[in-house]
Amino acid sequence: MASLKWDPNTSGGQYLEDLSTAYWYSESLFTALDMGLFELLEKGSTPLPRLAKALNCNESSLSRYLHLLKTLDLVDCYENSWYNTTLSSTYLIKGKPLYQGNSILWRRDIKADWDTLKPALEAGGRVHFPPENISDAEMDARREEYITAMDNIVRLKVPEILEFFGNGLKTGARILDVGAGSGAFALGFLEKFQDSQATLVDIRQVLPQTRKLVEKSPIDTKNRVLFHEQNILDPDWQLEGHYDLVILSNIVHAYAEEEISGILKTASQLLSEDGILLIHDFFLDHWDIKAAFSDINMFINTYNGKVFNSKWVDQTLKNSGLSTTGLIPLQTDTAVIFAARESAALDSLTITPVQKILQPIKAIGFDKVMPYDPKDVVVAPFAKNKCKFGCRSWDKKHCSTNQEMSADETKAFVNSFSKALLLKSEPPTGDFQRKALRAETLAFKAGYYKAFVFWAGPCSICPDCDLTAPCNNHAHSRPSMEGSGIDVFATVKKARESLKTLSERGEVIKYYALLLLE
Ligand SMILES: C[S@@+](CC[C@H](N)C(=O)[O-])C[C@H]1O[C@@H](n2cnc3c(N)ncnc32)[C@H](O)[C@@H]1O
Repeated sequence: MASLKWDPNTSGGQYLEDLSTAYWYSESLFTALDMGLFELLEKGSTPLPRLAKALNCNESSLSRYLHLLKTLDLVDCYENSWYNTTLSSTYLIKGKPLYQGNSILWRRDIKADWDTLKPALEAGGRVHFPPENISDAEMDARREEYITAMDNIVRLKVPEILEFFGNGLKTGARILDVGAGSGAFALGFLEKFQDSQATLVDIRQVLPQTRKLVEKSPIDTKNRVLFHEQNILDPDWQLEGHYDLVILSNIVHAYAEEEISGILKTASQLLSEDGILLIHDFFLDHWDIKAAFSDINMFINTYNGKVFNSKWVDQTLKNSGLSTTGLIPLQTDTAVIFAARESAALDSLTITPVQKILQPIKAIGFDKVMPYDPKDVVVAPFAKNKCKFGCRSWDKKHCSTNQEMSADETKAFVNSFSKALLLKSEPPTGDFQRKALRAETLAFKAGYYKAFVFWAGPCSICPDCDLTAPCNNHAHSRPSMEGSGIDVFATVKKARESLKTLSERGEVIKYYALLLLE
């Protein structure tokens, strides 16, 4: 599948075609799930005629559809028998721990809301509401679908988030899960920290569903879970004592600034002296396309929900007297921010220095900041020669830094680092290089004392550089990747980035820098 984030070095027309047919992807998935195809294949690989009979489908039509699903990696075929791929077997079979079916079909069910985007934009808010005559039973069923959809998603996130608690929680820790939904978030902690206990807060209409799901859970929750009915928009949540961990997962996007400031303030008051507030959510400055979609999803579907920039959330937490970690990206479309009354409490979390600097470096103004293994850097003999024989700047002052390391020295130097970040941005060259230097300084201050950046292009950091005079700013000059012998095309390809040779003036130029860390 072509990427749904446009790469300016690829065809714009193809990108638009892919955008307009994006719903073909979802429809194909919805239909297979609805038909129970994956459940059927999970019983064993099945020849087409048997499959067509079981699904009540025309054999040749089904064969074409299966071919499509094969291209989507959802099924596979061997000797005319069809079977589930590992992907489908892991995520699309009811009862499996990572089952995503409820979440996927919930997405299908909110399609009708998306049809109201234009009228909502004209009205300045939501225009699609449940019918007035909807019965309580139907509303309950709908809430259950929603809560189980949230449950599917949060189960994917919890294992990664638990890793931040590698040093454990204190004995007998009290956990408060605010807007708990299915309770899956808190249950993940109860499973890992056997002597902890949790209070699950939600509204009156949802709490019975929460209780039902928690009671079904295989985790030992006996005497460890309290259910607390509370509207968290009230300033007092009627809770006794303080909590060692307060969780707000997918709550910050549920309301606008005023309500969220109030919720964060109340949550912060419930923290114990060394307690930790965990915010898990979408942020506009993490996984930007999905965050922007989620923002519009909130706009269409809620009274005033919205997705925030992490900076706003961070500042609001600080306004409540808390110290924060800033945004820590997850490997998927959401991120976390941790906060505490005392900054020392945050030291108990297992956050790697790289995780801490990813967002601050991106905030310098890079489009992308990608962890990169220095062993993947490709040094090739052609690169230096391409500079030497193909560029007017080779023997000029602003490329002199490139001559200070031979290709072999570059290779040995890069290999002496165990970590790196690939930074992506665009011209002007001087701006890009100044940003690269700021990234290097930020990494240095974060403790990476050997931090070193290779940038792109001839040195352009001094806007008024006299090319005929000796350099008086050598401290700020760095070699370029290409001028040091690095094959930039091959190197970025290993991070699934693409570069192509430009054929016309005005084509978009991409710049990459390599920030080595140790
Ligand atoms: C998007 S779900 C998140 C559920 C869960 N925390 C998760 O991450 O899966 C939002 C939850 O907040 C609850 N909620 C929304 N507004 C609330 C309010 N004013 N008071 C209490 N709970 C609320 C909803 O009922 C729902 O269970």
